[in-house]
Amino acid sequence: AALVSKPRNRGISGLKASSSISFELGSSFLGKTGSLRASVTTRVAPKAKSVARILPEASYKVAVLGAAGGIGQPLGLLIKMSPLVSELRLYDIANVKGVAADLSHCNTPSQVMDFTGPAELASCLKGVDVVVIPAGVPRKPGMTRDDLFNINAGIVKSLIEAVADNCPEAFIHIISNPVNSTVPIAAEILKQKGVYNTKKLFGVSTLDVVRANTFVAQKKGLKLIDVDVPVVGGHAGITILPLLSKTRPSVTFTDEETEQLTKRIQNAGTEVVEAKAGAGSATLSMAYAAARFVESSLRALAGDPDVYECTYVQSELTELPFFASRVKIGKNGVESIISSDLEGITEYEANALEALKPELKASIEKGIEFAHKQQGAAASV
Ligand SMILES: NC(=O)C1=CN([C@@H]2O[C@H](COP(=O)(O)OP(=O)(O)OC[C@H]3O[C@@H](n4cnc5c(N)ncnc54)[C@H](O)[C@@H]3O)[C@@H](O)[C@H]2O)C=CC1
Ligand SMILES: O=C([O-])CC(=O)C(=O)O
Repeated sequence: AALVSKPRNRGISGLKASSSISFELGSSFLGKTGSLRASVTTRVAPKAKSVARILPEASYKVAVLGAAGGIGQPLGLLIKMSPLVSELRLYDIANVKGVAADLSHCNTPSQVMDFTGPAELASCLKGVDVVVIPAGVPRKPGMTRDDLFNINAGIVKSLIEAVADNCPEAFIHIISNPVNSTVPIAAEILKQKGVYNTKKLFGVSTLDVVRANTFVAQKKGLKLIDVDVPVVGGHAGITILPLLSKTRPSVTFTDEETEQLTKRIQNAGTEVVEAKAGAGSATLSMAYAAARFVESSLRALAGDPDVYECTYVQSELTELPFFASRVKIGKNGVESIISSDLEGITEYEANALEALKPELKASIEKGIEFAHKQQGAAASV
């Protein structure tokens, strides 16, 4: 367990003994990042000598594609704060130089590099450990995530082609919507390139868990840091299924509470889209959630044996080829998919699970069909 708690408890405050910054990455800063253990909340003042022996060096390279956007900028900042990162590579089609110059002045260990436009994409990706993709257009009020398909499918396709060519071994985190379709698109492109590793392609559904934890803690008066609600299925409307009966610590809900919380979690993205009234969708909470998922991935790469996150991955948990659930993440990506969350669920959850399948299946098929059509079109040129 040496590696489990130390990086979380050190966080940014451990970077420099004299630093007055007191917040931390890991358990108390980014929430309890997917640990199955009951409590990881002890705040340990960094003891320079003993910590230095145990901690992994800041040695991971992380690329953010879409880094000048609403999510990309705060996400870059949060990743810049990670003590595990040596290089932060920022890529966008425009405006990334300023973001990189700005972030590069933070006195944290990672070096910030900027890359603009397709001609610089390969250099951005060579040798990276984790690629995070928030590139694409966000929703406006009245739109569904699927309404973004026509633009974002092509963006994800072209970025994944570059990932396949330049860093096929990297963990790939897909944020661009509609995630239910963009992840299957990415899988098909990686297959076409002969480099698909099912264990390293992740749809980022962490925000659903972050929201579920927040809303449940508020409703039940629980300490936020302790609450962990698995959210399964997909990342759009009714395909987002919080398993409230599996909340830790164990807590009971009335039927009315279950209905109200489930709807709020499913509708939370739209809640933000409407509040922003045309200025985009969730960016700050999304950056927070994505940073948590990056941090979990880096801890897994560093050998932490206790990393669990909900994520949308290729899965055999149900008859659908992709499904979000809790997974154990290790050095090589997904180590196992946790099936116990779907065992002994309530009738409400079982019905909701059946109800989400047709929509999720259609979104997956739409993504696969898009990738096949593109391949067909390329072959006929
Ligand atoms: N998975 C999730 O839980 C969530 C997903 N999203 C999705 O994330 C995506 C991004 O959202 P925002 O950052 O708010 O949008 P934004 O419009 O603020 O930023 C998107 C960035 O992507 C860049 N971009 C566009 N085409 C690109 C390309 N080919 N290569 C590299 N960069 C490119 C743009 O220049 C822009 O800087 C949207 O699709 C949104 O729906 C948003 C919130 C939550
Ligand atoms: O709602 C949106 O369009 C963005 C998103 O995926 C979320 O906030 O969950």
